[in-house]
Amino acid sequence: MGKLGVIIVAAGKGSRMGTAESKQYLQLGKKPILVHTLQLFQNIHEVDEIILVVGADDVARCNGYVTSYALTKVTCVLAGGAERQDSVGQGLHALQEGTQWVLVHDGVRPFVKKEHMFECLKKAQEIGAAVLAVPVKDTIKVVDAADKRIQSTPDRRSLWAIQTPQAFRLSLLQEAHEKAQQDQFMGTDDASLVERLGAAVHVVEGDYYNIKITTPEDLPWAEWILHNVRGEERT
Ligand SMILES: Nc1ccn([C@@H]2O[C@H](COP(=O)(O)OP(=O)(O)OP(=O)(O)O)[C@@H](O)[C@H]2O)c(=O)n1
Ligand SMILES: C[C@](O)(CO)[C@H](O)COP(=O)(O)O
Repeated sequence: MGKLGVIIVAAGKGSRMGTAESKQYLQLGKKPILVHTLQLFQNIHEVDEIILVVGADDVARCNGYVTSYALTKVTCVLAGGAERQDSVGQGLHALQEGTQWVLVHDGVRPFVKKEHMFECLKKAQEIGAAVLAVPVKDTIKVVDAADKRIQSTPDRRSLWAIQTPQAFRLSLLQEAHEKAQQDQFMGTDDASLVERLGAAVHVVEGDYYNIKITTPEDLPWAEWILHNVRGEERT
């Protein structure tokens, strides 16, 4: 199958969370959010290495996590860039030779299920690229940013909320990042860069517990998921 690398991006500032400490370092149960995420991938046999991308000022702290939590698959902790896409780009350069498949995952999504991750990887191995996603539950409107007038109501049956992991043949994701850089295109996820190449990307249905911890109201919800779905003890 070729080697499987994982890039965990955690170099964001968490401005929407509004805490002094970046959200990936906030405590969830007994451990920082980022450690929960890293342990998920550490414990997957098929993962050959994990590249951890963090803020320049947090490299030492994260090397500390690698030691204290015995995260032996983390081969590299490096500084990310200004945007998420830049951070993924840094991670791509650090993957070891012989890596054929890559999973890109947000450091602040600590609840992805192993079986969903595997389904996503399997689909990528069939067609080149796949992402976890869930059907949207709300009615979504396209709204004019200036006057707030509704412009259209897309058919909900075709709308999916996109998550991570996003799984790719490494050469495809590298090509997509190179092209985006040439065109100065900035996307909010990696799939959008691959879509620009005209390559197929499929969604794989995951679950609604795979939240991205983004704003303050996500924190109690994350604690609830941890204790009621993932079954970890409260500190
Ligand atoms: N320059 C950046 C920006 C984001 N991320 C990471 O990408 C993931 C998803 O991003 P998001 O939730 O938007 O995180 P932040 O950018 O930290 O949040 P905000 O937009 O509220 O500032 C997070 O794990 C975040 O750390 C990153 O590695 N490098
Ligand atoms: C990649 C992502 O998690 C998919 O939902 C998301 O796009 C990341 O980012 P954002 O920074 O909150 O847009």
